[in-house]
Amino acid sequence: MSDTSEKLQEQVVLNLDFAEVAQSQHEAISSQVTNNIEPEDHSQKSTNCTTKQNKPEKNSEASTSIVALHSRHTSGTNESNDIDSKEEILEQIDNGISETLRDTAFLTMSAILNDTDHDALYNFILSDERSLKYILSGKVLNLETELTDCQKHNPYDPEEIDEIVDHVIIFGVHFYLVKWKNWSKGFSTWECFNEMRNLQHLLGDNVKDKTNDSKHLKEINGMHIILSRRFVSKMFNLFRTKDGLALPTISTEDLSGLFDRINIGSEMKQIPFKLNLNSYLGVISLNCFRHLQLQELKQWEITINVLSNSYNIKVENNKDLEGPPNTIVYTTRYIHGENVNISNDLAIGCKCTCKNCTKCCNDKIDNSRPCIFKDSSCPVFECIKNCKSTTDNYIDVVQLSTTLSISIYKTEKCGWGVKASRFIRQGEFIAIYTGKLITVEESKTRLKEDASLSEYMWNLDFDKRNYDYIIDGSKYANFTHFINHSCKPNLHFCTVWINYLDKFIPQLALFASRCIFIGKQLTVNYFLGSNENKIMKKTGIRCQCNKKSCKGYYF
Ligand SMILES: C[S@@+](CC[C@H](N)C(=O)[O-])C[C@H]1O[C@@H](n2cnc3c(N)ncnc32)[C@H](O)[C@@H]1O
Repeated sequence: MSDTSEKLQEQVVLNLDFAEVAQSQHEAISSQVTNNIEPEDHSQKSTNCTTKQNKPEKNSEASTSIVALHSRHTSGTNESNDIDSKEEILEQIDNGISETLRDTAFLTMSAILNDTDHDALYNFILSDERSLKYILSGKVLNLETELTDCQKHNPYDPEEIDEIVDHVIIFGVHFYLVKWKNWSKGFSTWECFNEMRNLQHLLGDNVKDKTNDSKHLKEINGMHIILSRRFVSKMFNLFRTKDGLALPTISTEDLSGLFDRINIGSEMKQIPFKLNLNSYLGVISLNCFRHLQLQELKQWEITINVLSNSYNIKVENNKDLEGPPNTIVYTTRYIHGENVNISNDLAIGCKCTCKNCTKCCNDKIDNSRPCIFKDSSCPVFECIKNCKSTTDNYIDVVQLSTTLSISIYKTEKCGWGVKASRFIRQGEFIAIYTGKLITVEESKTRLKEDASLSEYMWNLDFDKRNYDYIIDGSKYANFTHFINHSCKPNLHFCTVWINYLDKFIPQLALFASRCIFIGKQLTVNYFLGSNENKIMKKTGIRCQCNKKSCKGYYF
């Protein structure tokens, strides 16, 4: 997202924001689309104005990630002839677009399309002169959107803004990715400059300079598609099935038929056809984006499965168009940070070969507690390579490879989460929480820079008091990175010593604290301290675990 100008090169806008078209119209259109029936007149239903997708809503729809779709305009033959008129049209659009865009939250796709990736209909839009003209003429844009009083008087409180993380210009309109105080990065939202006008000191001088810089407009010459978050969300809700999504399909004949009709008859008569055309274009684009999204999700799924040995991990997003959460470096073991020196010596190992021994390796560490891995309060000592144990008394719950099937999926309100894809027994080992092994000092430095990292940091406190090291799972991590918080969790952590016999470096293993049925989300308690509700209410993050016993906030 950093090099905006490059991204906007060779792009024009196809604004498919028809959020103002009522849901009933989608339903009607969808059924017409799938059944190939002539569309009805829906003009009466299209008068609602675009609702402001305001600053969070932090708890719903997760993050409003804006990611740019780059696609090369492939019409070829008439591109050079069109340049002047396109620029004219773009100018016209730009005159009105800042008014329009400021009330719409946008979600655009992250993908660099090469020609072969387009589906036939998408290619049709790109190559068909009529569709292109229609799109370019900006008729899809609702330039007359009236702001409600509430929308007019809704300046952002600078105090709530933690950081402006990124900045893009779409048709001369500035969008800022805002990280909100006390909200993790996952809830950062894109906001329009108009809304942020009073906060120029936060936006920085270079951003102010760009605001009046009309040369950015000239860089737009291609196809840039923007789907409103609201539209995507509506479509996903409408067409979600038990196994995923079944978006409707549209044929080139449907589209041609509509193009044939949009300029026939009085202005009034043309309206319903234009509205339906908007919907069709939206659906076609959505199908194309969905196709790309599924490819990306699959690709990441394959990568992490290769790295995860015996785990069977699915990656699903049936909530929105976000691609895989591949910002982490997937690792199934600890990565050692700077100043963490670990001896690889495995000098000791238990000599005991008796059956049902409960001590074994326990004896070798200055600790006589028995090994009860179902109880979170007790540490587990597993046998190591040097142990003489036989298969009868070898303790290797965590080392034994598990055949767990889980899914990393987009949840309703908490971003990505993890759910069970098979029944999980109480006490079953789930996974090691992996990440970078850092010193306590290092963690303090990191937290000073970014307090939200605390959600990914776990102390290696084998007795809840003493610890020298922290596991930071924010960058290097396995699927446990995506496990969300619940006030009534179904997983608990357990410290397990395997090959590192340094008592300060146990493995943090997650076990099921009760039976977990297929489809249920796996959760832990991020905040183990109990009587700090008052502090949490002031500084904490609103909890969305939906449990009766929910404390309302965590951290
Ligand atoms: C360790 S991450 C978990 C993975 C995360 N959901 C994601 O999409 O990457 C913690 C973040 O998940 C979200 N989260 C986890 N549990 C939550 C809860 N109970 N209520 C609200 N948000 C939650 C918050 O955004 C939090 O900052």
